[in-house]
Amino acid sequence: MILKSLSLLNYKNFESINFEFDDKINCFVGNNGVGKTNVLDAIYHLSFGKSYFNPITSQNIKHNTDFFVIDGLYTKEERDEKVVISAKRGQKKVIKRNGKTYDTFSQHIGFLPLVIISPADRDLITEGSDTRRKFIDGVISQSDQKYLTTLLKYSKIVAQRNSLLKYFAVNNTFDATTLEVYNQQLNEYGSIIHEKRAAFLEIFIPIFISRYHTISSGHEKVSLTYQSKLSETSLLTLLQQNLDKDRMLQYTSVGIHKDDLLFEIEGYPIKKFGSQGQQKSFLIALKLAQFDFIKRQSKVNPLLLLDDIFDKLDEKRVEHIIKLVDDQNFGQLFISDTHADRTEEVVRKISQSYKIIKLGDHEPENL
Ligand SMILES: Nc1ncnc2c1ncn2[C@@H]1O[C@H](COP(=O)(O)OP(=O)(O)OP(=O)(O)O)[C@@H](O)[C@H]1O
Repeated sequence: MILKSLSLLNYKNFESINFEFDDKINCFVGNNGVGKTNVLDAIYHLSFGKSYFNPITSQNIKHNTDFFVIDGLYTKEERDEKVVISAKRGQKKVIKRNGKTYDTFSQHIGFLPLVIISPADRDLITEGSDTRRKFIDGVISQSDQKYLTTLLKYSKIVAQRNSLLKYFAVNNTFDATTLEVYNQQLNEYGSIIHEKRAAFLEIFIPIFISRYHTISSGHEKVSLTYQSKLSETSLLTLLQQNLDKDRMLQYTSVGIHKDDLLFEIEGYPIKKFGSQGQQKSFLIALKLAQFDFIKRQSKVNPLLLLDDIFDKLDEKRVEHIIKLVDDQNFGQLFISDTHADRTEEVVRKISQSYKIIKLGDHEPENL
């Protein structure tokens, strides 16, 4: 799968800009704040229907304008595919594929597989468990539509059950029969999601460990563990056991919406005991494992976006990462960096075919 061209209208700092891409490697270079990350984000937007960096649609529209349009032309399995996303202030965002509007965004997820590696990934280590669940959900959803639809159904029932618990508390009442209907549904959907998460991690964890091993030259031991109460007890039992607590809290305190991933280095949490370079290596290994997993499942080479990844890594690690990307027989690569020379030196090692696109105050310049 190749992204051949991209046009942006009023997207973040760009008024109107067009790009033609190389089939292998494209590097966006330029000073801080020229919009390198914004171009990568526009490409991300075309795959996921939203920004990776700022999920509030109206804030992705250029200041003092009313709408944005992102227009991408792809070739996938030898067919041209045109994907257009547009958003107008105060209106629902629209995604069209070859002129036809999608009924729901979830139908589009997975059609244009993509992996992004960015400094913003550090949230996976520093933030709460919902960030790590979103990561797992994002990876599985790209190759499993049923997972995403089951997850949406599950989330809806959790919200309904929470409203019911609130209603019980406010009105000083209780209705075991209605609650039981929700419990049964949560149990059904929750078990499917738990099974799929566990199956995914069984494949994913060894790939991740091997990627980290390569990046760190095998000197450091890391682990990734799935933490879910459903691994020992069925959700139905857990819901019954926690009924009093849930009634008191007025929300559902157990279920797959509480699952987490434990990240460790040498047996200690990486958040507290990993250096900045080790944390960055950990995140890159996670994302490269994601790339590998999606490629295996979908049989398509995902687009790989590398946003400012050379920062804070020593030369050896950068070399190992580039070698990993090379060995994995990647598809199309998009890189952003402030240093044109450094980028060119690195990409020349991977491919003879590449394009350096210099962003600045004017039209992009091909170096
Ligand atoms: N909605 C918007 N309207 C106008 N400008 C915006 C909007 N959202 C973001 N920007 C601008 O985009 C610029 C940031 O672009 P981006 O993050 O892509 O820069 P960059 O080239 O990757 O920089 P760095 O090298 O510092 O990472 C900022 O100047 C910011 O003000």
